[in-house]
Amino acid sequence: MKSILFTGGGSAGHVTVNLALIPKFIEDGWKVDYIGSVDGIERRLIEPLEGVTYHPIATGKLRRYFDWRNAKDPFKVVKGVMQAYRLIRRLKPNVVFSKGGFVSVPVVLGARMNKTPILIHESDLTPGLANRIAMPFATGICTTFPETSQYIKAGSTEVRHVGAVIREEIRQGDAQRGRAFCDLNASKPVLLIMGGSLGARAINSAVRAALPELTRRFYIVHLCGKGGIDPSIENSSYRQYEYVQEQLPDVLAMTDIVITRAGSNSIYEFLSLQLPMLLIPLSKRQSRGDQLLNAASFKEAGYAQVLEEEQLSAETLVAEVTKLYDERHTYRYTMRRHAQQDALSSVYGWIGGIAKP
Ligand SMILES: CC(=O)N[C@H]1[C@@H](OP(=O)(O)OP(=O)(O)OC[C@H]2O[C@@H](n3ccc(=O)[nH]c3=O)[C@H](O)[C@@H]2O)O[C@H](CO)[C@@H](O)[C@@H]1O
Repeated sequence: MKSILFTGGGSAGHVTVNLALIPKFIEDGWKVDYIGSVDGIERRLIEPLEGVTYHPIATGKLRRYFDWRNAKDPFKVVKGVMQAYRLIRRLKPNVVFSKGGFVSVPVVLGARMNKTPILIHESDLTPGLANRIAMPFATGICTTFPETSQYIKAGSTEVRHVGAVIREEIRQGDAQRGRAFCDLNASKPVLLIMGGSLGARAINSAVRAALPELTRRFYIVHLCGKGGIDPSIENSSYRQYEYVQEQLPDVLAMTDIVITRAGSNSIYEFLSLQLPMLLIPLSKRQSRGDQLLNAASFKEAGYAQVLEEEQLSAETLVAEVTKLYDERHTYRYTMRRHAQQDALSSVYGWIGGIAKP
């Protein structure tokens, strides 16, 4: 029996592609293991899956800012590498698939020490820190955006632009089920707000300040992230959830337009469903600036409007949403012409191709 080891975590964005691939490997009779962190979102999303064994290891976060924990973390990373090395030596996977996030670095190093072939996947336009560290040890690198290869240092590792790997169920939603889940009837268009898997405080407060205006025209479904719910709001056209998992495809099926961060997986999911989007990317102050580039690429292609967080207020939000809704047909037309690559099959095939016999 062939066996594959997945890794990746820290945010849902680093797990989504794995969630899309895992069922295919299980279906084809592979043994599937996953190395993630002790308390990251990946544990919550992966551990309950049937057919996957989850192995938690120690992780040190690679922070770009000063924090006393930075002094302790190198020791955790070394511990994580030793744990990953031993696990891989015992599990003997034929191949490792790494989605990035800080938990993936020790796994890639441990796999390299065990001479296990490694395929890396990058969702964002520019590679994240964990993937940049891991790339020299990989057999191949899959990219989502066509522009990404120019940000990867030439070396012996093969880079392929495979496109966005999208979970099959994303396109299998049902609008009626979505409306029943949210308890909304069909009398107004639906505006979905998704502040990234970790929520977005700035977006949440701007939306709430604009609520009276926005709900005059729309039903609002607000995915506000952990701890983001405001129980004091009473508005019959407003529904709030921290995070929606199995019902997300149904919610997407009833959605007309979206306000979102510019996380790569989310925006490609919306593109695949031709949902016009207003992107409010994380700024350079809050991140390495990858979402600004993701957003600029989508704006350039005509798939999205962009509102920078510095300009975000209740007034600008209402103005941008109104414009987006009025121009929705143009956006949909442009998005329909986006050629969808079958990234899921390409990645699946490539993994099979590099797996040790
Ligand atoms: C703060 C941060 O570090 N953000 C990064 C993180 O974002 P984040 O984790 O938000 O990642 P993405 O937007 O790429 O993906 C979020 C995933 O979670 C799913 N989802 C979200 C909300 C919900 O209620 N239910 C649900 O299922 C979405 O459908 C999507 O598949 O990874 C992305 C991909 O590397 C990066 O582009 C982002 O910059």
